[in-house]
Amino acid sequence: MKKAEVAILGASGYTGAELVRLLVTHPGMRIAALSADRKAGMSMGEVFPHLGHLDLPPLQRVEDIDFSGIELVFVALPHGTTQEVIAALPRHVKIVDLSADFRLRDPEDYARWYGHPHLAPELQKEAVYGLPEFYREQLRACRLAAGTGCFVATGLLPLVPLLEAGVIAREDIVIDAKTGITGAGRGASERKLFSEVTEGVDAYNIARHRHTAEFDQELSRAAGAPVRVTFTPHLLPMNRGILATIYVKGDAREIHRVLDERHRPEPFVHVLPLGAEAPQTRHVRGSNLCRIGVTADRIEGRAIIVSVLDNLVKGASGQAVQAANLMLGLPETTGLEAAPLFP
Ligand SMILES: NC(=O)C1=CN([C@@H]2O[C@H](COP(=O)(O)OP(=O)(O)OC[C@H]3O[C@@H](n4cnc5c(N)ncnc54)[C@H](OP(=O)(O)O)[C@@H]3O)[C@@H](O)[C@H]2O)C=CC1
Ligand SMILES: CC(=O)N[C@@H](CCC(=O)OP(=O)(O)O)C(=O)O
Repeated sequence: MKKAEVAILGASGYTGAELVRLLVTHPGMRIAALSADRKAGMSMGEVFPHLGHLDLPPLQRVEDIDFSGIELVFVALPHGTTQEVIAALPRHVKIVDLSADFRLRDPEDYARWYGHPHLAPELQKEAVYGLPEFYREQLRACRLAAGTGCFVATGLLPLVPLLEAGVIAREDIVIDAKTGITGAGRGASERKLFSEVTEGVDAYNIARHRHTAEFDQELSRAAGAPVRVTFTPHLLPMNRGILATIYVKGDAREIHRVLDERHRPEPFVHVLPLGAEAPQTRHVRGSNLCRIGVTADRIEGRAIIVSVLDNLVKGASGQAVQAANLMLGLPETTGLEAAPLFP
């Protein structure tokens, strides 16, 4: 198989390193360039010793990369800085963006949730929302894919089919989500100190987390009518993983039937038997899988859904490789079939 030449911008970050891990054995893509900011000039092995045995290009500044032979670029940069970088890329390159910059279709929504006007509104119009399970055909044909937020992927995989089928109420959807610390990236901050994360749990950005806008956008589209969710993220002392406990109004049997039918052909979504023991973050660690469990609540007419994924894989870099496979005309599962790492 002739390999497509790809670049990873932001390779010295967590999702960048995860992209490298997934792509070094990918039979259809070859890493031709890597970028960093503060760490430009270093080798990947100096930044990430666990990748030090690999033959990888040096970390360069974005502006020093020669994009002429590059077919696809993964952009793993902080949101806000990404849109100008992407706007400056040559038109021949396809782009999979992992940041939040191109996810919200309405520029006013973007300005409201991100606090400044979008700097590349024309490009935003051509972006396709990057979750392959719901945008597969559009991704095959697009130039720019906007990867889903990690919490949002965890919630959309169960909720979109249910709203499309009309088996849950549009009102009163509550998404209570727990995340590991790698979700916040590798940059240093007080919030991420061991002493401030270990031996505790905290709820943050209550009723104002920016992923709420993404949930509302995609769930309203699925329902064909406005949906507004309650979403509360929590930070737990673990490295990887997201677990969302989702409370909905609807019949658990119907909910399970719809999810089982809809996701049965999906290679990366695994719906457990109704009422089975709930999936755990350690059942998906290091894999591109999302596992979903459904249980009837003791209160009639309510159901509890538990959805788990690895934020760095299905929540970011694995999802990005899945989208890139589609954009490059490769089998969608290429390079993504590794089983989870347990325990
Ligand atoms: N972590 C996760 O679980 C998820 C992350 N995402 C999104 O993916 C993107 C990357 O996340 P993550 O890997 O965690 O972030 P990190 O903070 O770990 O890495 C950020 C990367 O961007 C580089 N960088 C920072 N500022 C600039 C700049 N001004 N110009 C050029 N390069 C810059 C850094 O270089 P250097 O280190 O050399 O300074 C580093 O390589 C973010 O937008 C994030 O929101 C999406 C889903 C999940
Ligand atoms: C622990 C932690 O801080 N998590 C991040 C998740 C960010 C993420 O991955 O989503 P984006 O791609 O939209 O940045 C947060 O809550 O903002």
